[in-house]
Amino acid sequence: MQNNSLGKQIIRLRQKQQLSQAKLAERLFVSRQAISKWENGEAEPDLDKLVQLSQIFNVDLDYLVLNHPMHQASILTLSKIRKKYQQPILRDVSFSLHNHERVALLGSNGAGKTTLVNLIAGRIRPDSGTIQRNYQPQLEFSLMPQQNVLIGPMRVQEMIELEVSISQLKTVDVPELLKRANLWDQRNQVIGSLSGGQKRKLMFLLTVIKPAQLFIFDEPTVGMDLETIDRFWQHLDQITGATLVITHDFNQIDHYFDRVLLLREGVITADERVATIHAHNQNLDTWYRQHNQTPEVSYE
Ligand SMILES: Nc1ncnc2c1ncn2[C@@H]1O[C@H](COP(=O)(O)OP(=O)(O)OP(=O)(O)O)[C@@H](O)[C@H]1O
Repeated sequence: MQNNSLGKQIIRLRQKQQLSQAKLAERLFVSRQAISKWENGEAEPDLDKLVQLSQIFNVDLDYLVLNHPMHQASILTLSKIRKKYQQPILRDVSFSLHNHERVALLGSNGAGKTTLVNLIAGRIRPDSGTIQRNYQPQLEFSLMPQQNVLIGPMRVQEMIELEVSISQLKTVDVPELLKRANLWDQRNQVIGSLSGGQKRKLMFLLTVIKPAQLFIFDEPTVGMDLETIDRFWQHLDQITGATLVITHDFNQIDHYFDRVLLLREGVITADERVATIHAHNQNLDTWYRQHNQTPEVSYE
């Protein structure tokens, strides 16, 4: 199952294009059962079908088969970032994010993940180093911070309508949005009286309400119940922008991310593709425990 990275890739790309198994089968002149077997890892497509799949999904063959990054432009590049408070937090952080990439940023409590996010968001400045943003920070960047940014005395629906009007989103159906987010019953409730999980749901909704090139989520699922967590990951799966997520939700992250970064002692000590981790019969939980405890583990 963990090795079935091609199957998972087919599922993800098929769902991204909103193609059913039957529709994809029709386009490839194969049976729906064949698609199902490829996706479950019980069989593999022939080379000509792989080529056709890469054409249908509009991705490089390398990306389809090996989950290798496409030759994408980087959307964000951090070079030699340093940040110190009473003591050094980030000592030398460098990495790039690419278009449409889904990256998990992992690290222990206090490792500096939120500090890094605040630097990317422009809320604080690095002591040295550069951040190159290849998107318009005001228009094409969306952050779900660890601490909710909500207006307590406002009602839920009013807050969403405010965001819709600030972002000039003309085609948003607010009632429909509230229903989908499971916040319809709370629409007239004052935000200050919502539960922690409901506030997090609202915060998530406000973060994804407008399209962006880069989304960052800082511990998005904290306080959510299991059903809401499932919905959260499903919803996130439909986002097309690049996403960087700080999370400790190890039950879900194997299915969602392309790449994982580990922040430890002020530097990125591991930067790995999830498919490579799975190819070594590991899941992200075991990979993280291993790499966050013993510094000398590598696949070389
Ligand atoms: N404004 C600040 N002033 C002083 N110290 C700070 C400030 N912001 C963060 N720190 C310190 O920097 C370190 C990293 O904090 P940060 O919130 O970035 O960690 P984190 O990896 O996000 O942790 P967690 O997983 O617990 O959220 C901590 O020791 C924290 O106390």
